[in-house]
Amino acid sequence: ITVRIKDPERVAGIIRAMKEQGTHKLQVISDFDMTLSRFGCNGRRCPTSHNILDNSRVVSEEGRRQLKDLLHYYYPIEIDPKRTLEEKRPLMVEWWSKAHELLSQQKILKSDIPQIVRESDVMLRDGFDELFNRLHKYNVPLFIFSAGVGDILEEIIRQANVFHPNVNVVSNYMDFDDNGVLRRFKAPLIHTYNKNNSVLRDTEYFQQLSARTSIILLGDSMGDLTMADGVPSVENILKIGFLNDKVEEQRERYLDAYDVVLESDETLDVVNGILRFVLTET
Ligand SMILES: Nc1ccn([C@@H]2O[C@H](COP(=O)(O)O)[C@@H](O)[C@H]2O)c(=O)n1
Repeated sequence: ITVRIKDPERVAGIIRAMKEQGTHKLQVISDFDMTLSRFGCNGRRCPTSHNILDNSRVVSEEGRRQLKDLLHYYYPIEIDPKRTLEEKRPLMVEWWSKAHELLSQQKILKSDIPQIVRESDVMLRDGFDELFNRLHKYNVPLFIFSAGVGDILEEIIRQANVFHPNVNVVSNYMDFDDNGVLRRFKAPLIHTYNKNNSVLRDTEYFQQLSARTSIILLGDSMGDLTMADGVPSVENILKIGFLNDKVEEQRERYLDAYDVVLESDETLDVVNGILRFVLTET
Protein backbone atom coordinates (compact mmCIF):
# COMPACT_ATOMS: atom_id res chain seq x y z
CA ILE A 1 0.00 0.00 0.00
CA THR A 2 1.33 3.44 -0.89
CA VAL A 3 -0.27 6.68 0.25
CA ARG A 4 0.86 9.70 -1.79
CA ILE A 5 0.05 13.30 -0.91
CA LYS A 6 1.35 16.21 -2.96
CA ASP A 7 0.72 18.88 -0.31
CA PRO A 8 0.54 17.29 3.17
CA GLU A 9 0.11 20.64 4.98
CA ARG A 10 -2.90 21.52 2.87
CA VAL A 11 -4.44 18.09 3.52
CA ALA A 12 -3.86 18.43 7.28
CA GLY A 13 -5.49 21.89 7.16
CA ILE A 14 -8.59 20.57 5.36
CA ILE A 15 -8.99 17.70 7.85
CA ARG A 16 -8.61 20.05 10.83
CA ALA A 17 -11.15 22.47 9.33
CA MET A 18 -13.62 19.60 8.80
CA LYS A 19 -13.32 18.63 12.43
CA GLU A 20 -13.86 22.22 13.56
CA GLN A 21 -16.94 22.62 11.31
CA GLY A 22 -18.55 19.63 13.00
CA THR A 23 -20.43 16.48 12.12
CA HIS A 24 -23.60 18.29 10.97
CA LYS A 25 -21.66 19.96 8.12
CA LEU A 26 -20.08 16.78 6.78
CA GLN A 27 -21.12 14.51 3.90
CA VAL A 28 -19.30 11.77 2.01
CA ILE A 29 -19.75 11.56 -1.76
CA SER A 30 -18.44 8.33 -3.21
CA ASP A 31 -18.14 6.41 -6.42
CA PHE A 32 -19.04 2.70 -6.11
CA ASP A 33 -17.26 0.35 -8.55
CA MET A 34 -13.57 -0.04 -7.73
CA THR A 35 -13.87 2.61 -4.98
CA LEU A 36 -16.19 1.08 -2.38
CA SER A 37 -15.82 -2.27 -4.12
CA ARG A 38 -12.43 -3.91 -4.60
CA PHE A 39 -10.39 -3.72 -7.79
CA GLY A 40 -8.60 -7.03 -7.30
CA CYS A 41 -9.35 -10.22 -5.43
CA ASN A 42 -6.89 -13.14 -5.24
CA GLY A 43 -4.80 -11.87 -8.13
CA ARG A 44 -7.80 -11.39 -10.43
CA ARG A 45 -9.96 -8.40 -11.34
CA CYS A 46 -13.10 -8.05 -9.25
CA PRO A 47 -16.27 -7.47 -11.23
CA THR A 48 -17.94 -4.09 -11.61
CA SER A 49 -21.71 -3.96 -11.12
CA HIS A 50 -22.06 -4.22 -14.91
CA ASN A 51 -19.68 -7.21 -15.04
CA ILE A 52 -21.75 -9.00 -12.39
CA LEU A 53 -24.67 -9.03 -14.81
CA ASP A 54 -22.53 -9.62 -17.90
CA ASN A 55 -20.96 -12.76 -16.39
CA SER A 56 -24.10 -14.16 -14.82
CA ARG A 57 -25.95 -17.28 -15.82
CA VAL A 58 -29.00 -15.18 -16.86
CA VAL A 59 -27.09 -13.85 -19.89
CA SER A 60 -26.78 -16.12 -22.94
CA GLU A 61 -23.34 -17.29 -24.08
CA GLU A 62 -23.56 -15.09 -27.16
CA GLY A 63 -24.66 -12.11 -25.04
CA ARG A 64 -21.71 -12.67 -22.68
CA ARG A 65 -19.30 -12.77 -25.62
CA GLN A 66 -20.65 -9.51 -27.05
CA LEU A 67 -20.53 -7.76 -23.66
CA LYS A 68 -16.94 -8.92 -23.18
CA ASP A 69 -15.99 -7.61 -26.63
CA LEU A 70 -17.44 -4.23 -25.68
CA LEU A 71 -15.44 -4.22 -22.43
CA HIS A 72 -12.20 -5.07 -24.23
CA TYR A 73 -12.77 -2.36 -26.81
CA TYR A 74 -14.00 0.50 -24.60
CA TYR A 75 -12.26 0.01 -21.21
CA PRO A 76 -8.79 0.89 -22.60
CA ILE A 77 -10.37 4.06 -24.01
CA GLU A 78 -11.96 4.90 -20.64
CA ILE A 79 -8.59 4.85 -18.85
CA ASP A 80 -6.39 6.13 -21.70
CA PRO A 81 -4.43 9.07 -20.23
CA LYS A 82 -3.64 10.36 -23.74
CA ARG A 83 -7.26 11.01 -24.74
CA THR A 84 -9.18 14.10 -23.62
CA LEU A 85 -12.49 13.90 -21.75
CA GLU A 86 -14.17 15.53 -24.77
CA GLU A 87 -12.91 12.67 -26.92
CA LYS A 88 -13.95 10.03 -24.40
CA ARG A 89 -17.50 11.24 -23.60
CA PRO A 90 -19.30 10.19 -26.84
CA LEU A 91 -17.46 6.86 -26.78
CA MET A 92 -18.58 6.18 -23.21
CA VAL A 93 -22.21 6.95 -24.20
CA GLU A 94 -21.72 4.45 -27.05
CA TRP A 95 -20.40 1.76 -24.66
CA TRP A 96 -23.08 2.15 -21.99
CA SER A 97 -25.87 2.35 -24.62
CA LYS A 98 -24.73 -0.80 -26.44
CA ALA A 99 -24.27 -2.72 -23.18
CA HIS A 100 -27.68 -1.65 -21.82
CA GLU A 101 -29.30 -2.59 -25.13
CA LEU A 102 -27.72 -6.05 -25.03
CA LEU A 103 -28.68 -6.60 -21.38
CA SER A 104 -32.24 -5.50 -22.12
CA GLN A 105 -32.59 -8.32 -24.67
CA GLN A 106 -31.75 -11.01 -22.08
CA LYS A 107 -35.14 -11.20 -20.30
CA ILE A 108 -33.47 -10.68 -16.93
CA LEU A 109 -35.89 -10.99 -14.00
CA LYS A 110 -35.91 -8.51 -11.13
CA SER A 111 -36.37 -11.45 -8.77
CA ASP A 112 -33.06 -12.98 -10.01
CA ILE A 113 -30.93 -10.07 -8.81
CA PRO A 114 -30.25 -11.25 -5.22
CA GLN A 115 -29.06 -14.63 -6.55
CA ILE A 116 -26.95 -13.03 -9.32
CA VAL A 117 -25.15 -10.90 -6.70
CA ARG A 118 -24.74 -13.83 -4.28
CA GLU A 119 -23.14 -15.97 -7.01
CA SER A 120 -20.73 -13.22 -8.14
CA ASP A 121 -17.12 -12.59 -7.03
CA VAL A 122 -17.79 -9.02 -5.95
CA MET A 123 -16.17 -7.83 -2.72
CA LEU A 124 -16.39 -4.54 -0.87
CA ARG A 125 -13.07 -3.07 0.26
CA ASP A 126 -11.84 -4.20 3.66
CA GLY A 127 -13.14 -1.83 6.33
CA PHE A 128 -16.41 -1.14 4.48
CA ASP A 129 -18.44 -2.06 7.57
CA GLU A 130 -16.52 0.40 9.76
CA LEU A 131 -17.06 3.14 7.15
CA PHE A 132 -20.80 2.57 6.65
CA ASN A 133 -21.50 1.99 10.34
CA ARG A 134 -19.58 5.05 11.55
CA LEU A 135 -21.29 7.35 9.04
CA HIS A 136 -24.64 5.94 10.13
CA LYS A 137 -23.82 6.34 13.82
CA TYR A 138 -22.95 10.02 13.35
CA ASN A 139 -25.81 10.68 10.90
CA VAL A 140 -23.44 11.69 8.11
CA PRO A 141 -25.01 11.28 4.65
CA LEU A 142 -23.24 8.89 2.29
CA PHE A 143 -24.11 9.78 -1.26
CA ILE A 144 -23.12 7.08 -3.76
CA PHE A 145 -22.86 8.46 -7.29
CA SER A 146 -22.24 5.60 -9.67
CA ALA A 147 -22.07 4.96 -13.38
CA GLY A 148 -22.67 1.30 -12.57
CA VAL A 149 -26.01 -0.47 -12.20
CA GLY A 150 -28.02 0.88 -9.26
CA ASP A 151 -30.14 -2.26 -8.71
CA ILE A 152 -26.99 -4.40 -8.47
CA LEU A 153 -24.95 -2.14 -6.23
CA GLU A 154 -27.90 -1.59 -3.87
CA GLU A 155 -28.21 -5.37 -3.57
CA ILE A 156 -24.47 -5.68 -2.79
CA ILE A 157 -24.79 -3.14 0.02
CA ARG A 158 -27.99 -4.81 1.26
CA GLN A 159 -26.35 -8.26 1.37
CA ALA A 160 -23.43 -6.74 3.30
CA ASN A 161 -25.97 -5.47 5.88
CA VAL A 162 -24.87 -1.85 5.60
CA PHE A 163 -27.68 -0.26 3.57
CA HIS A 164 -28.49 2.22 6.35
CA PRO A 165 -31.00 5.09 5.97
CA ASN A 166 -28.18 7.67 5.56
CA VAL A 167 -27.10 5.99 2.28
CA ASN A 168 -28.48 7.40 -0.97
CA VAL A 169 -27.66 6.23 -4.47
CA VAL A 170 -27.81 7.93 -7.85
CA SER A 171 -26.97 5.48 -10.63
CA ASN A 172 -28.29 3.70 -13.73
CA TYR A 173 -31.47 1.88 -12.75
CA MET A 174 -33.13 -0.97 -14.63
CA ASP A 175 -36.67 -0.53 -15.90
CA PHE A 176 -38.77 -3.70 -15.45
CA ASP A 177 -42.21 -4.38 -16.96
CA ASP A 178 -45.26 -5.51 -14.95
CA ASN A 179 -43.98 -9.10 -15.04
CA GLY A 180 -40.63 -8.07 -13.55
CA VAL A 181 -38.72 -8.53 -16.83
CA LEU A 182 -35.95 -6.04 -17.71
CA ARG A 183 -37.05 -3.93 -20.69
CA ARG A 184 -34.63 -0.98 -20.70
CA PHE A 185 -32.56 1.22 -18.42
CA LYS A 186 -34.01 4.43 -17.00
CA ALA A 187 -32.72 7.84 -18.05
CA PRO A 188 -30.49 9.72 -17.50
CA LEU A 189 -27.61 7.56 -18.61
CA ILE A 190 -24.70 8.00 -16.21
CA HIS A 191 -21.25 7.13 -17.53
CA THR A 192 -17.78 7.71 -16.13
CA TYR A 193 -17.46 11.23 -17.52
CA ASN A 194 -20.85 12.88 -16.87
CA LYS A 195 -20.89 12.42 -13.10
CA ASN A 196 -21.66 16.06 -12.41
CA ASN A 197 -24.36 18.63 -11.97
CA SER A 198 -25.91 17.90 -15.38
CA VAL A 199 -27.18 14.60 -13.96
CA LEU A 200 -27.78 15.74 -10.37
CA ARG A 201 -29.57 19.06 -10.91
CA ASP A 202 -33.01 17.50 -10.67
CA THR A 203 -32.45 15.06 -7.84
CA GLU A 204 -34.23 16.26 -4.72
CA TYR A 205 -31.83 14.48 -2.42
CA PHE A 206 -28.84 16.39 -3.72
CA GLN A 207 -30.55 19.73 -3.09
CA GLN A 208 -31.14 18.72 0.53
CA LEU A 209 -27.43 18.31 1.04
CA SER A 210 -26.46 21.87 0.16
CA ALA A 211 -25.96 22.73 3.85
CA ARG A 212 -23.34 20.00 4.17
CA THR A 213 -20.40 22.10 3.09
CA SER A 214 -17.58 19.80 4.25
CA ILE A 215 -17.11 17.01 1.74
CA ILE A 216 -15.01 13.89 1.62
CA LEU A 217 -15.00 12.72 -1.99
CA LEU A 218 -13.95 9.16 -2.83
CA GLY A 219 -13.25 8.10 -6.40
CA ASP A 220 -11.08 6.04 -8.69
CA SER A 221 -11.22 7.90 -11.98
CA MET A 222 -10.71 11.39 -13.31
CA GLY A 223 -14.48 11.43 -13.95
CA ASP A 224 -15.20 11.15 -10.22
CA LEU A 225 -13.61 14.52 -9.48
CA THR A 226 -16.74 16.43 -10.56
CA MET A 227 -19.16 14.46 -8.36
CA ALA A 228 -19.45 17.33 -5.84
CA ASP A 229 -19.75 20.11 -8.41
CA GLY A 230 -23.44 20.67 -7.69
CA VAL A 231 -22.93 21.44 -4.00
CA PRO A 232 -23.09 25.23 -3.59
CA SER A 233 -20.61 27.02 -1.30
CA VAL A 234 -18.34 24.07 -0.52
CA GLU A 235 -16.11 25.10 2.38
CA ASN A 236 -13.81 22.11 2.72
CA ILE A 237 -13.35 19.31 0.25
CA LEU A 238 -10.92 16.42 0.56
CA LYS A 239 -10.55 14.34 -2.59
CA ILE A 240 -9.27 10.82 -2.01
CA GLY A 241 -8.46 8.78 -5.11
CA PHE A 242 -7.83 5.05 -5.49
CA LEU A 243 -5.29 4.60 -8.28
CA ASN A 244 -6.05 1.03 -9.33
CA ASP A 245 -4.80 0.60 -12.87
CA LYS A 246 -1.89 1.85 -15.02
CA VAL A 247 -0.37 3.16 -11.80
CA GLU A 248 2.97 4.49 -13.13
CA GLU A 249 1.39 6.11 -16.16
CA GLN A 250 -1.38 7.87 -14.27
CA ARG A 251 0.40 8.80 -11.01
CA GLU A 252 1.24 12.42 -11.84
CA ARG A 253 -2.26 13.21 -13.11
CA TYR A 254 -3.85 11.65 -10.02
CA LEU A 255 -1.50 13.54 -7.70
CA ASP A 256 -2.44 16.81 -9.39
CA ALA A 257 -6.16 16.05 -9.19
CA TYR A 258 -6.64 14.19 -5.88
CA ASP A 259 -5.45 15.43 -2.46
CA VAL A 260 -4.68 11.89 -1.31
CA VAL A 261 -3.78 9.09 -3.74
CA LEU A 262 -3.95 5.46 -2.62
CA GLU A 263 -2.00 2.96 -4.69
CA SER A 264 -2.49 -0.81 -4.51
CA ASP A 265 -4.78 -0.36 -1.55
CA GLU A 266 -7.78 -2.69 -1.33
CA THR A 267 -8.86 -1.24 2.01
CA LEU A 268 -10.75 1.75 3.33
CA ASP A 269 -8.29 2.11 6.21
CA VAL A 270 -7.07 5.59 5.27
CA VAL A 271 -10.61 6.89 4.87
CA ASN A 272 -11.63 5.28 8.17
CA GLY A 273 -8.60 6.83 9.92
CA ILE A 274 -9.58 10.31 8.71
CA LEU A 275 -13.22 9.80 9.72
CA ARG A 276 -12.20 8.51 13.15
CA PHE A 277 -10.33 11.78 13.69
CA VAL A 278 -13.00 14.08 12.22
CA LEU A 279 -15.95 12.45 13.95
CA THR A 280 -14.69 12.06 17.50
CA GLU A 281 -14.53 14.78 20.10
CA THR A 282 -10.95 15.43 21.22
N1 LIG B 1 -20.86 -1.95 -19.73
C1 LIG B 1 -20.01 -1.48 -18.82
C2 LIG B 1 -19.90 -0.12 -18.58
C3 LIG B 1 -19.02 0.31 -17.61
N2 LIG B 1 -18.30 -0.56 -16.91
C4 LIG B 1 -17.38 -0.14 -15.86
O1 LIG B 1 -18.12 0.22 -14.72
C5 LIG B 1 -17.54 1.30 -14.05
C6 LIG B 1 -18.70 2.04 -13.47
O2 LIG B 1 -18.43 3.31 -13.12
P1 LIG B 1 -18.28 3.91 -11.63
O3 LIG B 1 -18.56 5.34 -11.87
O4 LIG B 1 -19.28 3.30 -10.70
O5 LIG B 1 -16.87 3.61 -11.27
C7 LIG B 1 -16.71 2.05 -15.10
O6 LIG B 1 -15.48 2.43 -14.58
C8 LIG B 1 -16.54 1.03 -16.24
O7 LIG B 1 -15.21 0.58 -16.39
C9 LIG B 1 -18.43 -1.91 -17.15
O8 LIG B 1 -17.75 -2.73 -16.47
N3 LIG B 1 -19.28 -2.35 -18.11
